[in-house]
Amino acid sequence: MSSPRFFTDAGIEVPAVTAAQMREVDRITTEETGPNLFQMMENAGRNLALLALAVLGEVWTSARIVVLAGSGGNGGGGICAARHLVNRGISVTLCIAEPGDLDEVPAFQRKIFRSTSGREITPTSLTVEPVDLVVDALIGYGLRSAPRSPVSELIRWANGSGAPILALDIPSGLDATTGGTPGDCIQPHWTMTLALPKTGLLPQRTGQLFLADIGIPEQTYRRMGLSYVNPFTKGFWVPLTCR
Ligand SMILES: NC(=O)C1=CN([C@@H]2O[C@H](COP(=O)(O)OP(=O)(O)OC[C@H]3O[C@@H](n4cnc5c(N)ncnc54)[C@H](O)[C@@H]3O)[C@@H](O)[C@H]2O)[C@H](O)CC1
Ligand SMILES: [K+]
Repeated sequence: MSSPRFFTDAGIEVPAVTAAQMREVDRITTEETGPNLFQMMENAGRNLALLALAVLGEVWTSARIVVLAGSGGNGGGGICAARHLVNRGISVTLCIAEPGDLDEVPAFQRKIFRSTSGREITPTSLTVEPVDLVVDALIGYGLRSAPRSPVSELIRWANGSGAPILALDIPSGLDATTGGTPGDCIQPHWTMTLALPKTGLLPQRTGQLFLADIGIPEQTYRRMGLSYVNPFTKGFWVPLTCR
């Protein structure tokens, strides 16, 4: 099957990349051009918080949001978004799947979150949590196989919660390169993918798809040999349609 192609409302085609290519983009930015991982994760989290507010609409002030976070870069973006939402007086409950395994940058995001009034709960006490919006920041393009416990249980909880799901970068459980689902997979209403769309973001898997800017300079994409035309206008994300 040919790879999906992604376009903005203005008709600009944004090149789709595999997980390996995205990892190379990450390497070039963090090792050569910048921004660093802290900066990109903060940009990802702020965009995610803003999009959560946008999809909630006028009920945002009374919304109860549950953020599900993994231990990697995806989780870090979710923890960052949780802080920005708490800083707007919203009821946010953060649930980190495996808090003891947090990588360095997500752990820093958690450190900052702990200085807010936001709540953090363990996966076991999630069952009775009232929720109006679930933010899925469990796994991004780093999926290695069928999601295992406790992440698999959190995916099932989210899908069964009755609340709409906003997925960060890749719906957790979806293979970012092939679009395959080796096991449990988040069923989002919306997906906000970061920097470039991935070849596995099939429309039947993503819900409404948005592309968020995390501050990567054009030079990085040129070094990848990608034909990149700036897709962003005055905002920091754009809707993408798949053809
Ligand atoms: N330039 C960018 O695109 C940026 C993207 N960001 C975000 O970072 C992730 C990629 O981060 P990484 O740490 O490489 O991987 P993930 O967070 O996607 O996943 C790793 C995480 O998931 C766990 N895991 C993997 N497979 C399984 C499984 N089968 N079952 C359970 N758990 C699994 C693994 O243990 C790790 O904990 C990208 O998607 C973006 O969201 C950066 O924030 C900024 C730059
Ligand atoms: K995710």
